[in-house]
Amino acid sequence: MQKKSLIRIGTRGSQLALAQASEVKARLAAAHEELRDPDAIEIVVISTTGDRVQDRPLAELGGKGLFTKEIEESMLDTSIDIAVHSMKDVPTILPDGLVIDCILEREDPRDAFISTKAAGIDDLPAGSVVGTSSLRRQALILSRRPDLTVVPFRGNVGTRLRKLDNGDVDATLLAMAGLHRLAIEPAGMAAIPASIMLPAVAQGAIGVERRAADARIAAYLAPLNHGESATRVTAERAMLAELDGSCRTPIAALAKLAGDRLTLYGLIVLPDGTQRHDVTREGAASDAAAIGRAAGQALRESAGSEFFRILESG
Ligand SMILES: NCc1[nH]cc(CCC(=O)O)c1CC(=O)O
Repeated sequence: MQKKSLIRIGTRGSQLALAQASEVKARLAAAHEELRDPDAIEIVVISTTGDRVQDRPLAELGGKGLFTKEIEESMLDTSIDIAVHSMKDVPTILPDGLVIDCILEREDPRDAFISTKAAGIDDLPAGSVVGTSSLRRQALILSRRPDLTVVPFRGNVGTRLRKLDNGDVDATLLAMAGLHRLAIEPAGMAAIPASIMLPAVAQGAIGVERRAADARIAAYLAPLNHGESATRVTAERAMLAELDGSCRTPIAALAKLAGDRLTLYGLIVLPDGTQRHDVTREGAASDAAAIGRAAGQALRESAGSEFFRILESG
């Protein structure tokens, strides 16, 4: 008879999601003797709306939590115990009864520029074509290089790199963290400095979600939480929450920590790159959430209602 596992991890089936779930499994086993038994932790693959819709840009689907809804339902009905997420894909408001209080040490938050034709965005020949379906990446590319053409680009990492090889586009952008976790280093890859392309909120951070009332699971997860990464993600997500009314907004944020001082850089930009607002806020790390909210409010004010009207009509 098969032994019942102690922890069931729910995850999407993409290679990146599976790599992240395996990482959490390995860290749990390293932290707890009883989880080293090969049957102690089970990985359960769950298909989400975001995985099933491959033919349209995600922003067009409009909804939040396209990669999380089905997984969260499985946690609430107790068919799984925890869910491993890229925090970048997790909506700021979680369903009642679920919490994320475990953030692993963050990977490189930056975007990768991938092209064999140029070393970076600034070096691309005029009129070059860049493939990305991220509104944020599109907007930031166009705000810096209005002469470039951005075309939608979906599919998993392998598919995108193949399209790049085929010459469908001159360059593409992906998260450094995803490439690292998959141990892929494409030819012509270079990290884009955050000063040129500010990352998405929480990019590079993995979070583990659980039932709020499940003290057994909370105790297992506690040693996996990385305090500094959690503080940075808290500030960035508080900024996002303040702006969330408009989920199609290209938003970017990155918090940095120096000792107990936190600096948060944030921006919002129109999808065509023609209008952009930046903010920097600094304060005590213990005020991470308040710093994030203040940054969000400042962006809301500097952008003004006209910015959001253009966005909504866009
Ligand atoms: N939206 C898909 C997604 N969600 C998280 C990552 C990368 C890993 C991370 O940010 O932690 C990616 C792929 C990408 O943007 O290249």
